[in-house]
Amino acid sequence: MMNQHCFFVTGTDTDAGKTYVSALLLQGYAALGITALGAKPLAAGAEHAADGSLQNSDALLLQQYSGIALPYAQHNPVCLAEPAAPHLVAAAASIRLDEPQLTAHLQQLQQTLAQRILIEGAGGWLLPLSDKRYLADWVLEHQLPVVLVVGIKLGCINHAMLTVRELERSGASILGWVANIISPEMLYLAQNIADLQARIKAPLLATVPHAPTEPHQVAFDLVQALERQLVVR
Ligand SMILES: Nc1ncnc2c1ncn2[C@@H]1O[C@H](COP(=O)(O)OP(=O)(O)OP(=O)(O)O)[C@@H](O)[C@H]1O
Ligand SMILES: C[C@H](N)[C@H](N)CCCCCC(=O)O
Ligand SMILES: [Mg+2]
Repeated sequence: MMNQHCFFVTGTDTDAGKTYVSALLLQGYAALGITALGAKPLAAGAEHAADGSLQNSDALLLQQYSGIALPYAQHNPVCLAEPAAPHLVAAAASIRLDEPQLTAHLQQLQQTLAQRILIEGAGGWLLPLSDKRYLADWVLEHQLPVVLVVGIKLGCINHAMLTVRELERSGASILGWVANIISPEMLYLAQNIADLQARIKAPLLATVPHAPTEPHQVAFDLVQALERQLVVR
């Protein structure tokens, strides 16, 4: 399909704000009139829906803000009940996290009319799938460019630089990073963000305030910045 772009949203850690920022991006795309689809291929932490199937709250949010209505399983094909490291939850249930299943799911999304496909990771960049494989390996194999959400809190400089170094070392394409303020009381908040901006070569797409008073404006600015990066590719 013409002009379809697919990208992966990773974070400096679990709870960095990948889903929060992804929801803003999907809202921004809706405002721009661009059909965008959000998915979380692998989720851990889920509740039973009315029909007895497991549903993860991140995936439900991505489904809610997607510009195309798809069945839940298209937004989240692999859903594990316990909110823990997915490979460990899978091992406890004697199941294997199946990369071909993730790939088949991605290919299905690419067959839709979505102009933008946002794939949210789980945890941070080096999220294990097995003893040998990480979700990052799958992302690299599929050459998905990456948006890094940095959860701005004390300790985030180390987390961000470790992640950026590994993204660069592995040859990932970094569209940009988002400063997501999860700890608004942090001392030297603005200086932390400026410091990261000086250290990270990839562009700062946007700073997302904590509980922004103007979420639509934040979403709009964020998506415009991301679009500027996507069109130069
Ligand atoms: N900018 C923000 N303002 C207010 N709340 C936020 C912000 N960013 C994140 N949060 C809240 O912090 C919590 C963690 O964020 P989120 O669920 O987006 O993290 P995540 O990186 O997607 O985590 P996971 O690894 O579980 O997918 C959520 O309750 C979310 O609503
Ligand atoms: C349950 C949680 N919210 C995430 N979905 C999974 C986080 C896994 C972290 C694994 C790790 O890096 O230690
Ligand atoms: Mg999430």
